[in-house]
Amino acid sequence: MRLRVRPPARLHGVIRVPGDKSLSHRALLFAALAEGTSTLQGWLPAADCEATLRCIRALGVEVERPAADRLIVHGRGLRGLQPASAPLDCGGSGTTMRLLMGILAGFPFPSTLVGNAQLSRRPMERVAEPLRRMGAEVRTTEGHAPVYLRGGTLRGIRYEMPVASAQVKSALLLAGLYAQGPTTLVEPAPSRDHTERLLWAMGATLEQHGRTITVYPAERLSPLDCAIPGDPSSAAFPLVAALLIPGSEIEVTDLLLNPTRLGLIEALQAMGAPIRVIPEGERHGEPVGRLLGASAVRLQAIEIAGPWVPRMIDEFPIFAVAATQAEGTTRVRDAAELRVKESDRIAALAAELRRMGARIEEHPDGFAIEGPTPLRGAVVHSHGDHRLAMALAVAGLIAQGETIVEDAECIGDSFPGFVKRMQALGAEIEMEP
Ligand SMILES: O=C(O)C1=C[C@@H](OP(=O)(O)O)[C@@H](O)[C@H](O)C1
Ligand SMILES: C=C(OP(=O)(O)O)C(=O)O
Repeated sequence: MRLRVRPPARLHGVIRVPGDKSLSHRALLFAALAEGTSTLQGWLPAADCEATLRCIRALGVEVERPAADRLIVHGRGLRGLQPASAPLDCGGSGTTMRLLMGILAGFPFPSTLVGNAQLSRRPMERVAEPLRRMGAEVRTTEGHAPVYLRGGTLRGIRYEMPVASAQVKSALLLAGLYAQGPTTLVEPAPSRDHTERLLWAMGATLEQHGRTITVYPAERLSPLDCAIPGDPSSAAFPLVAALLIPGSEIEVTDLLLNPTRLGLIEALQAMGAPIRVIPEGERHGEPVGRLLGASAVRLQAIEIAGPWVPRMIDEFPIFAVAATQAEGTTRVRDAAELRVKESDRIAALAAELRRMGARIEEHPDGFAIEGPTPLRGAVVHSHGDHRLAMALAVAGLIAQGETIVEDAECIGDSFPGFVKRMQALGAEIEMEP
């Protein structure tokens, strides 16, 4: 599938984006380990989360699905998973593979985790190595999937994490539930904290002091009855489009507003964007609310580095599009992690945005973009990366002439209904086979 994109007059309207991807993975995985029945509404029916659902069923968990975004999960308790009869297929989802590694480290049976070609290029030793220290048998394939794992009796460890990664942190916190004694992690910078909040809401014992988090062994988790708010990483695309298209004004309702996820919004506000965040309370320990965005008269370049990076880690493709329209040189540093996502997001962004006339320089750990630069329509490629495909579609909305985004089906990995929602706001985006 490819997208044909033309500049629209303006974007206008109110939308809700699909459920948060990080929360959808976690709510399902943790509900499977709870004692009793959990109900998940607003669950994200995207390819990445479908991979988690497939794996959880393969591990013996019964899940009813009265609607695409509604799951009833019959939890089997913390020790109740059964060995899968075939390798667990995590598709292209890093979150699925890494969080499952942490959970399966608590089980004495052998498991094999596999993924597609893209996921099989991504690093897995970052989870395997600390799990071995906890006492699990873990073998990777030269650092990658397939991963062969046999868990069992684990010991709590103290571990200084070399990278700020919520997936590594989550895997080790989950393994820590099965350990003898507490497990303490020290993060180099705060990453998204959904695992901590949700496990806490389900009755687990965790303590946090600054960048140090301790989890205690657990006997049971309580089931969940939750409505998952919209994904701020998906809202980022219509939001940036509205900023860049003159005369636009949009509202995104029922959105997750966890501060560890709002780095992009803070960056855009610092650049001069008229964005308003309207908190509306908490659900399951997570702040939720609305977002208002309108077109910006002028954006100023900024520098993003250090602890700011993990708080907007998935938003750099769309941030780069905004940066092409900002005055001055926008610089991103300390973001080498972008090279090990669905694509090498630094190299891919530079290659594709250049085709549209952007002035972007690639660095080992980030990039620099000079702006403002008028973009021109071009044929661009997603590199099989959903966030790149959507960022390029937004770039097409502000480019002169027509833009074709090739290989755009990957958008379904995180944001089913992206095109429909953008069209509802007035965007000229067509899907072609
Ligand atoms: O824990 C999560 O749900 C995620 C953590 C991040 O990955 P890392 O932990 O590898 O930074 C992020 O990029 C990914 O989209 C989702
Ligand atoms: C990196 C991402 O996801 P994952 O690591 O779960 O594949 C993403 O959604 O941008």
